[in-house]
Amino acid sequence: MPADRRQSRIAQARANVANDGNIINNYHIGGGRGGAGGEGRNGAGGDGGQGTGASLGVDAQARYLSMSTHLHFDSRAGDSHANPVAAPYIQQNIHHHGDRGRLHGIDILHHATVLEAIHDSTDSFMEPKCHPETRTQMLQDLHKWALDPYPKTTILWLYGPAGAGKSAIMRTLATQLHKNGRLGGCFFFKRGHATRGNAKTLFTTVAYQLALNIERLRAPISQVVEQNPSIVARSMATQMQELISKPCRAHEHPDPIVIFIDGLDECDGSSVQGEILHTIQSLFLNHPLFLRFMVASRPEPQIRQALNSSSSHYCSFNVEQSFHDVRKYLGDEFSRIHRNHPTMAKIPSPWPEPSVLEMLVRKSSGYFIYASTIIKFIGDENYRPTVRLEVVQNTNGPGSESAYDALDQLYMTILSSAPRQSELTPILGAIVHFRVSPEGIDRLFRLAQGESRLILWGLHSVLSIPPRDDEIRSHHASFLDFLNHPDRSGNFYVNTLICQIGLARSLLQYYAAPFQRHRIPALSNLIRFIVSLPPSGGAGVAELFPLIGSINPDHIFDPKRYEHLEESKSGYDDFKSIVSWLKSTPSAPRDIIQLWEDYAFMFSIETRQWDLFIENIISPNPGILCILVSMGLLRYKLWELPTVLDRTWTDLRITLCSLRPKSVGDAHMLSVHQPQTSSHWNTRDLALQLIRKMVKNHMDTDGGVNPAASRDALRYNVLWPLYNLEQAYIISQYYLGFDISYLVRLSPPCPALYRELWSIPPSEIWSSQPSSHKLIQHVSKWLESFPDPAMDLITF
Ligand SMILES: Nc1ncnc2c1ncn2[C@@H]1O[C@H](COP(=O)(O)OP(=O)(O)OP(=O)(O)O)[C@@H](O)[C@H]1O
Repeated sequence: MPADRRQSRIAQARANVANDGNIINNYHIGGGRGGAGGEGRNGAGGDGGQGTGASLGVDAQARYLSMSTHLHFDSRAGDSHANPVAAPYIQQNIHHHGDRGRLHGIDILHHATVLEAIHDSTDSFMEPKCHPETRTQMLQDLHKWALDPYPKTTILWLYGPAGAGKSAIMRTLATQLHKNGRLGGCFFFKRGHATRGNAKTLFTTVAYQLALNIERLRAPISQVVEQNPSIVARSMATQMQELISKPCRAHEHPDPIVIFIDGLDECDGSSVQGEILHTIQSLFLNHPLFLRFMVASRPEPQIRQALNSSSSHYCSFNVEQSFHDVRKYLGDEFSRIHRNHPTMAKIPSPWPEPSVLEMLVRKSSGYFIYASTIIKFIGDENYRPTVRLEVVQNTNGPGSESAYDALDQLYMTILSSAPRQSELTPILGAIVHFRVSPEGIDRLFRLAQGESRLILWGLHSVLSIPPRDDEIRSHHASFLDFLNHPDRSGNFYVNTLICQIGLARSLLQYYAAPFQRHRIPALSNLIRFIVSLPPSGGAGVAELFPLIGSINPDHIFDPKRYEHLEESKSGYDDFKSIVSWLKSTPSAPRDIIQLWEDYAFMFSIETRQWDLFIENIISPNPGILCILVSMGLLRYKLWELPTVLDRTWTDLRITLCSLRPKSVGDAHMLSVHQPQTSSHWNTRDLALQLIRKMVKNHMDTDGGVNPAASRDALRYNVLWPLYNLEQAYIISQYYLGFDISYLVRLSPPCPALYRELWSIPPSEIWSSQPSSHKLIQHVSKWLESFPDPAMDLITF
């Protein structure tokens, strides 16, 4: 049953992140080993993650190791088949040297080695490797770096999102370099694994492999351990120094030798991860050495920080998406299934059809985890591949959740290990439904600045979280599918009605507040989101009505929303859709519906129906004419009118909507007649109003010294944030100058207006050249229209 499945998956994910050292991470295809204790290869094996000596004091451990060395020596041959790396060397020494004493060091080291962490350990056939002809360029580039005798940096960080294919690349490359004799050693971490999930034996495992792989290092490394067996339980820094640095410096190798550390983020403890990096970096400080370290991890911020905090340089390599490689992999794997599966004999080629293959490639987002998950599902011998392919194609259909078991386990484990889960789901909802930046999320949920980055700290492997105020994206489309599917994402499902209402409420509260130009979901997207809520959503939906009624019209008529024609069309659709959604919602209050119908009408004036309007007004009152002149003649945007005309939105709405036809967009319903002759007088009145405004701005700001006192300046500053307040003030006065000049020119001769013009301070006239030029030009022309023009004055 889906509910059961969900619960068990959640429980499993929880168990995976439980901090008890016994956790399992089995999303890797083929399942993981690990689990409680018993897998441990080293001396203290089976103790649930306590590698050699972790629980013993150093001296006690040294004694223990020394004892176990003797005990184990005689059983070496029996043990060697489980240790393919060590066996040849040990047997060779037994037969040819017959000198048991010389084996002590390496034998002790062997006990402090996690053989499972090596690239070709016995169970590594289950671990990911690159499919033939995939990642070819990347492998070539990495190969080149690894073997470059004079690389710019000796540490390479290979990073990429969860399931990108880092481990596959590391294992494939390690195998190649091993063949060339250039592999120093490897450690493949595995989250939650008893011995591979921590760093207790990291450097002893590496030193052990160095001793086996590089002949000239065998004796020196062995001697170090022999002389000081407690070294296997010493700090990372000491082990690095004694087991790796000193022997390597004393016995230089002519060719570069590479050490691979994969899945650093899977090593228990972020401070330990940092310590590993610092230990590696310290190896190279001021000393060139033939060793190279290739470290792979998810792009976790703490790892990036640790790398950047040292003066030692590193280069980084991003495991990017590759649609081409995924296509190749899927194509080959489908052919294999088609060829080998007993039920496929009669299915014509190509199977699946190219369009289906392409769809799957697209859904993979160019990463392998999705591709390998569905191949495992479709290729299952117990089912018909054709049926299973249909299940995969129909993402929301029955049984589809089981298609993504491995993928879902991966996502569950990542989400379940995030520290502040109750705060996570609403944020994930915002990411799924809107294009939001971390800063937008802070504003939206009223979090302290930077808080959402902290909440999302553990999700860098599934989300691309940009360093600046930019949009958060999912690395895989499949992660968004997962969050949108209740049976897959369980508690993290983002589309419960409660989550949706909560998200809508936060957004509406943001839009009810004073206008700010910030990167947060666009109002159109919010409207689309709201109208997608079920009208029968009961009390939850009803709770939104007052908020829908209090959206600040500054946002609604923000000109950025409809800069382009298509936007204005879709803006108009927004109004229509919200009005019809409100009407279809049984409990929607009448006045909210009316309000949005009014907004729709105002928007139609703003964007489409202006010309029709001015010709047809029968008996406009001065209020209406003032608005119409401002919008039509002076080209003010509706958005600017509250400031320009000193009117409230409610006032503007009531005035404008007194002309509203019975149904929006129906021109024939307008109350119409020819324009009145008094419009000249209105241009004069408006000119007077604007002159006073200009003068008032001047006085309020102490002659421009204090631009923050000008409402116009503040507004322009919001509209064009590139300008500072002082510039915004100058611009606002500049535009006023332009408008006044046109209005004066259109006005009949009028002594009052003439006198008012003299009240404009000369500094305002001269501060903006082009508009002052226009003003002077138009005023002198206007003076000529006086019945008895004073030529002296005009000349002046
Ligand atoms: N080049 C490839 N060819 C075929 N399969 C691949 C390739 N790369 C990755 N895969 C498959 O994709 C899955 C994820 O790969 P892998 O474990 O290497 O990713 P990762 O980046 O190391 O993931 P994580 O960050 O979770 O450790 C595995 O099942 C692996 O077999």
